[in-house]
Amino acid sequence: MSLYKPETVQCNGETFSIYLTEEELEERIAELGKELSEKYEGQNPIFIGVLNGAYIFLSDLMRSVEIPCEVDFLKLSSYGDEKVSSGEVTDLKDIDADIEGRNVILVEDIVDTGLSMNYLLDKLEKKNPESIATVTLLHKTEATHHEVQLDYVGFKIPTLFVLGYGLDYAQEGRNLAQIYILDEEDQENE
Ligand SMILES: O=P(O)(O)OC[C@H]1O[C@H](OP(=O)(O)OP(=O)(O)O)[C@H](O)[C@@H]1O
Ligand SMILES: Nc1nc2[nH]cnc2c(=O)[nH]1
Repeated sequence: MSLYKPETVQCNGETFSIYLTEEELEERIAELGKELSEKYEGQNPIFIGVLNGAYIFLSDLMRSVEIPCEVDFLKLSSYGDEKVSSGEVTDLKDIDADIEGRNVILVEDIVDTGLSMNYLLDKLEKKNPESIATVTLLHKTEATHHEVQLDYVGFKIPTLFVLGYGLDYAQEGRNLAQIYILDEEDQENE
């Protein structure tokens, strides 16, 4: 059970309000876990989580999957401490597993511009997996301008900055139990 779920959050002087509750997250993640369990029965898929943001989602998603599976992580960064993408992806850690011939499930917390997911798919395809499916908890549909393959999407969300459940603002807020959204007024005033 998670305890850190205030009504509003102040982070770096800006106000965020609840957007997705713990219950809504749990319910949708259970549905995704069920879909993946059915699709990957007998295939021992490997989940690849994208650090840092996806670590909480990946942990809950994997525990809602009821088939044998494995996990590995890679790490990249493109936002730094900002709310907008730098437009460049920095590779910080590669996976250790050999994924040649494996069924890969790539797990992101959020697809915004699509730059990171586009980059990741390119990078992992070069390692000759049998298949790659993508899962993202959140998709900012109207902000995505890079071509991306999205197979499983938790929630489609508007083009507003979000926080919590693994997602940070200048490294803060990852331990919030729910997803919070920047008040639209604050976003418009920037
Ligand atoms: O679709 P995009 O515009 O590329 O944005 C999505 C990326 O942004 C976040 O990573 P970030 O660079 O903030 O690193 P973090 O996960 O360590 O917070 C998130 O985890 C995705 O990887
Ligand atoms: N925390 C956070 N990270 C992001 N990376 C890309 N979009 C977002 C967002 O809205 N919030």
